Amino acid sequence: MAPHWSHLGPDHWYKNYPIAKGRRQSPIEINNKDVHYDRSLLPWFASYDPGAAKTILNNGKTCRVVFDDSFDRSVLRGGPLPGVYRLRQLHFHWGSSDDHGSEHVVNGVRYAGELHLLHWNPKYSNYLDAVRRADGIAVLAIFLQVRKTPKPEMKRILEEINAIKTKGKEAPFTNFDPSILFPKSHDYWTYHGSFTTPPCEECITWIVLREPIIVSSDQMAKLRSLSKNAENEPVLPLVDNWRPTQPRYFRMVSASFL
Ligand SMILES: COc1ccc(C[C@H]2SC(=S)NC2=O)c(OC)c1
Ligand SMILES: [Zn+2]
Repeated sequence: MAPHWSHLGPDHWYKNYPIAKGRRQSPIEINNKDVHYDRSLLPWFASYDPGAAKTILNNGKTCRVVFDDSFDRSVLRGGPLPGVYRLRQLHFHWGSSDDHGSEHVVNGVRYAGELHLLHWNPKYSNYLDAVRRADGIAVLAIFLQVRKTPKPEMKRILEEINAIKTKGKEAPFTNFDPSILFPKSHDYWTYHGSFTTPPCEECITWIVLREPIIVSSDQMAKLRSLSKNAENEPVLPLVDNWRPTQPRYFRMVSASFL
């Protein structure tokens, strides 16, 4: 059963999730004029165990890879984070064409897509407790930029798409270290925000990488070949699963680079 909010657009979410109109919502526009360079920001580090990868699934909203997060097996640390955060899952946001699809927008630039690697703070007893805490979740966000050259490291994920075409489909997905997807530069912006879908909890320390990863138009088309409907239901293409940018209000966006 699709989440009951899924048929209503983002402007309606606040009716069931008042926090959707909160002061710390995501995504936001990142504009140089509002960004503050913070030279005290540390570099971030991901130490992921390829053996932690478990399955890939289509939940009708995105393509998600889930990882074993029963101990500090694959972790993100450093940057703005107070300690290690456990990798729980990664997923994507994309558009109906290459000229849009990312959630964050940088100096007016929309990218074709955005990869989210979602981690939770193990100082809390479990993930669901962490989503209720301001420092509970850390998301590493990486833009997908379309150029002529495909990103070979995306092949593994895109090869599985045929096995998870419709909502609810899941396939084993093992021996995968997501850090092979990272761009060269670790430069990032960071700010406090929220989940970009209901329940829109304001529990996320965002780490948004400045350097996009380059994918091909065919690779984006592969993501767009996913369906949001279940098998033997009318075909509904899974596209435009991004939330529009939200007001920044009085939040500081810090940059790790000048
Ligand atoms: C409370 O549980 C949730 C709620 C929403 C999402 C998905 C959202 S959050 C994000 S960032 N991007 C997305 O698409 C979850 O993803 C793990 C988990
Ligand atoms: Zn996301």
